Amino acid sequence: MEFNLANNLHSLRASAPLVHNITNYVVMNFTANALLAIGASPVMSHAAEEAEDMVSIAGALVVNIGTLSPEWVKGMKLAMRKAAQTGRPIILDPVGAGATPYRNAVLTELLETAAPTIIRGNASEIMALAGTNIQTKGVDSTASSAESMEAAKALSLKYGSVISVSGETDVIVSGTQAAFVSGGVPLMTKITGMGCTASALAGAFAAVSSDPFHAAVSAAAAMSVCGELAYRSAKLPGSFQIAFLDALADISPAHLAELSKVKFTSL
Ligand SMILES: Nc1ncnc2c1ncn2[C@@H]1O[C@H](COP(=O)(O)OP(=O)(O)O)[C@@H](O)[C@H]1O
Ligand SMILES: Cc1ncsc1CCOP(=O)(O)O
Ligand SMILES: [Mg+2]
Repeated sequence: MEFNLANNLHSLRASAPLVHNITNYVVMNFTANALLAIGASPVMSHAAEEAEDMVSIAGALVVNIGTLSPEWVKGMKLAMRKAAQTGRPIILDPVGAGATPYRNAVLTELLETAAPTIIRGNASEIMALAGTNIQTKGVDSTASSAESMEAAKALSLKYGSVISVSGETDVIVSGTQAAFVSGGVPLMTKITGMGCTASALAGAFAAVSSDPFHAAVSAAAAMSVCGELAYRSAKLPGSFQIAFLDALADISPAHLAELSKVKFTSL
């Protein structure tokens, strides 16, 4: 199937999929607003008691381990198992992978529970997940996406997942195919939750697409283009956040496709 970014955004807006997010306290509000702005319908819910019911009415599940605790992990596992059983895409954001042994142990448990459709993280998180000996600086990357290529490929083959690594250039790997998405602005690293937003948008695109590789590329391209558009009017972090949400809401499918910088290759 040919990659068609304009169609992918059009489909997202036409069906406004419900995206079930089990995500961290830091970014809940921003990512819910980003999902609404692009045209999806967010719900943030982490209680184990309703995890299976909630995922059963959603188009995709986004699991983000940013502010973990054992009670939340129970909900994550129940939701992931149910999503896998019912054929719903699962997006895993391994926030802070490689920062502490607890995070690494929880990620191992989650990956044993169900293979994610898409894993979206920064370069150190993806390298840590693949077993590279790397220390993530809390939630921030200490490596570039280019350095994570081998790790991304290994992870993709191991779990059958699409691996989306963010950075100056986003690298998306699915088996032996890869895409490079350039653009965006460095200011995006100075706002908390930009990576989490990339993962949430991957959930929205995956909910309306039969091709998770194209969904991950679409999300990365939407992030980069809207980051650039926001920077035209907002050069400081506070106003940039708002301008970014406005860009997500304002961009037309055709304009997104026109401004995106995506290159496909085989590995
Ligand atoms: N140096 C950069 N230049 C342009 N865009 C960037 C840069 N670094 C990150 N981005 C963009 O910012 C978003 C968040 O990426 P990143 O900071 O790697 O994630 P995280 O917040 O999970 O660490 C992505 O859309 C990515 O493309
Ligand atoms: C700062 C912080 N601490 C725990 S989760 C979180 C948010 C991380 O968001 P992102 O990975 O999108 O920068
Ligand atoms: Mg992150």
